[in-house]
Amino acid sequence: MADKEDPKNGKMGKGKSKVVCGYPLSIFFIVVNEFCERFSYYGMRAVLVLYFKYFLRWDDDLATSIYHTFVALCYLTPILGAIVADSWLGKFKTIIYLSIVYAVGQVAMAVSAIHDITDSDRDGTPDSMTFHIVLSMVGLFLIALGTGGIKPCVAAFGGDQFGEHQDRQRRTFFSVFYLCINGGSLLSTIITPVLRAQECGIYSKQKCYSLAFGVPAALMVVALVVFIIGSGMYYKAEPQGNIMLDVCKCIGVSLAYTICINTFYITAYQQWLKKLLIAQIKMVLKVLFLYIPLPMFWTLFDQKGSRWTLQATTMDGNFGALVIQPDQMQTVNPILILTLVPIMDSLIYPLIKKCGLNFTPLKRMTVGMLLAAIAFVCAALVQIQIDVSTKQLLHSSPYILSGQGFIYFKLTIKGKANSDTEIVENQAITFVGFTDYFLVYFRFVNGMKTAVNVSTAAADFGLIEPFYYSNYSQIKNGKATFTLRSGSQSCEYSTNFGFGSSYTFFIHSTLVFGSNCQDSVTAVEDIKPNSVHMALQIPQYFFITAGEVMFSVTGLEFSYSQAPSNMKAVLQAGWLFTVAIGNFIVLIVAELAKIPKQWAEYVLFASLLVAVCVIFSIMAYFYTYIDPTEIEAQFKKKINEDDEDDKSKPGKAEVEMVKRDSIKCHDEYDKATQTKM
Ligand SMILES: N[C@@H](CC(=O)O)C(=O)NCC(=O)O
Repeated sequence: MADKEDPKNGKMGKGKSKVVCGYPLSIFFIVVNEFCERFSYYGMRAVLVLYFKYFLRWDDDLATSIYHTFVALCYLTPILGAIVADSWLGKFKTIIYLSIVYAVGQVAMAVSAIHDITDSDRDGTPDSMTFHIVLSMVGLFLIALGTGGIKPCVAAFGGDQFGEHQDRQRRTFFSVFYLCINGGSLLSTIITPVLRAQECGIYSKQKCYSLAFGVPAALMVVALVVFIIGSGMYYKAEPQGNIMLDVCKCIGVSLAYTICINTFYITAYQQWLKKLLIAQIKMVLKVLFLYIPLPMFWTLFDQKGSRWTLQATTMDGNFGALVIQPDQMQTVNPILILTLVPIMDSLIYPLIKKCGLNFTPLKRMTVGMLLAAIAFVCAALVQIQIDVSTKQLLHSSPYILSGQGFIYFKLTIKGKANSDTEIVENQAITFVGFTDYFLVYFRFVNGMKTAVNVSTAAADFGLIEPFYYSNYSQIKNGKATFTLRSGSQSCEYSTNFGFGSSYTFFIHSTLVFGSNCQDSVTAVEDIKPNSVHMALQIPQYFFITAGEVMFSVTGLEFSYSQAPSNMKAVLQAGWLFTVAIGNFIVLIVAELAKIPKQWAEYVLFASLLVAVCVIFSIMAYFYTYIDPTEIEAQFKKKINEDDEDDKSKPGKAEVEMVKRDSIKCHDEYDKATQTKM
C-alpha cells in the first residue's frame, strides 16, 4: 500500500490511519494493547509461584519447576506465532486469534483459583485439588500459547505502521513500546499481590487468588478490545511466506550450490546472488553460534520470580508505613529498569567512551553476565543470614516450661518459618502448614484450675480445659488483643506477632480475672518472626537489573544490528529461544544437583554463569563486527552491474533451473554418501 502524504511531516504512516504529531494514530492502539497485555502477563506471573505453594499446596521445588516450565513455554511459542503470522494468517489475525486463546487461559486461571467450587464441606479448603490443578495447567498452557505467539507479532506490527521515511518516529515508537512493557509490569506487580492478599469467597473467606488472576484476565480482554477498535486504521501486510522455512531452504540450497559449484554452469549474476545468500546465512549462523552460552544468563535472571520470591516469604516485609508482600519485591526490577536505562545511555556509556575505552556490545553483555552472577552471590549471602536466624531458634527454645511446674513441653522445630513446619512435643505431634505470608500461629496453655475461653474481636478460639492446651490457630500478623474469659469474668491480653512467627501463651494459675492479665500470661516463641529484612534483597535486584540492562538491551540491539535485512525476525526468534532454554536449565540443574542448602544452589548458579561467561568472552574475542547493510549494498552493486550485462543476465526460468539442479545435485550427493556408508 502506498504511503500517504502528510502536509507537515512529509511521508506519513501506511494504512488509513490519521497522523497525530507525525505518528500514525493506529500505533496508539498498539501501544495501549501492549501495556494491557504486559500488565496481564506480569500480574499473573507475579503471584503464580505463591498460588502453587499456598493454594495448590505444592512444595518449593515443584512450584519452582512448574513456574520455569511455564516461562520456558512462553518463550518457545514465539517461533510458532512467527510461522503462523508469516506463512498463513498475517500478523493482525494472528494477534486477534491468539489474544482470544490468551484471554480464555487467563479466565481459566481465575476460575481455577476459586476454592468454593470444590469446597463441598465448606471448610475453606478445596476438596478436589485435581480439578484446580488440571484447570490451572490448561489455563497456563493457553496463556503460554497466547503470550508467546503474539510476542514476535505485536512489535513488528507496530513497526509496519510506519512509512519508509519515518525511521526517527519508528525508533521513538520502540522506546515507548519498551517503557509500556515495564510500566504495565510495574503496575501489575504492585496491584496483583495486593489483590491476592484480600480475602474472598462464597462460603468461606480465603486469600483471593481468583481476583489476582481475574484482573489480569480482564486486562487481556481490554487489550483485545483496544486492538480491535484500531482495526480500520492499521496497515496489514500480507503474509510473505514462512521465514523460518525460508532460512532452512536457503541453507539447503546454498549447501547444494557449494557442493555443486563445479558441477553446473552458473552465470556471474547467479554467482553474486548465491554469494549474497551465503554471506547472509553466515552472518546469521555466526550470531546464532554466539547465542549458545546465553541461556545461562536467563537461567539466573528468571529465578527472581521463583526462588527469590520464595526467599522473600521468609523475610520481614515491614517498611514502616508500608508492608511489602514477598511477590511485590519483583517490582524493584521494572523500577530500576525505568531509571537505569536512561542513566546508562546518557551517563555511563558516554563516560566510558570519554575515558577512551571501547565498550563494545559483546563486552557489555559479558559484564552483564558477571553482574547477574554477583546478584546470585548476594542472594546466597542473604540466604545464609536467613538460615542462621532459623538455626538460632532451634538452639534457643528446645524446652519450654509453663512456669508453674505442672506441664513440660519439649519442642523440636524443624523447617523454616513460613514453610511447612512440624512441631513435635512430648504429648502430641501437630502438623502446621502455613497458608499465607501474613498469617501466624498461636496456641494457649491453661495453667488454671478452671476452664478458660480465648477469643479476639474477630474470632472465638474455644474453651481450654484446666491444665490443658489448645490446638494451633491462625491470626494475622501485627497487634492482637485476646479476651480470656472464665464464666462472667474476663481480662485482656495484647501482644504483637511478627511475620512468620508462632507462639505458645502460658496462662498462669495466679491469673486474676477482672484485672489486667498482661503479667499473668507468658509468651514463648515457637518460631521466631522473620528477622532478616526484605530490603536486603535490594542489592541482588540491583545487580540483576544492571545485568539485564547491559545484557538484554545490548543483546537485542546487537542481534538487530548484526542480522541481514531479510533475517532480522529469525534472530529475534532465536533470541527469545535462549530465554526458553535458560528456563529449562533451571529445571535440569535444580533437579540434578538436588542441593539441600538454598544458599549453595545460588552459589552453584553463580559459578556456572561465571564459567559460561569466560567461554562467551573467548567466543566474543574472535567475533568480527560487521555492517550487514554495507555488505549487502556491495553485493547488490555487483548484482546490478552483472544484471546490466544482458548476456550473463539469466531469465527467471534459468534461475529456477539452477536452483532445481542444485537441489537435484544435493539429493544425488546425499544418495552417493549414503551408498558409501
Ligand atoms: N524488565 C522486564 C519486565 C519485568 O521483568 O518486569 C522486560 O522489560 N521484559 C521485556 C518483555 O518483553 O517483557
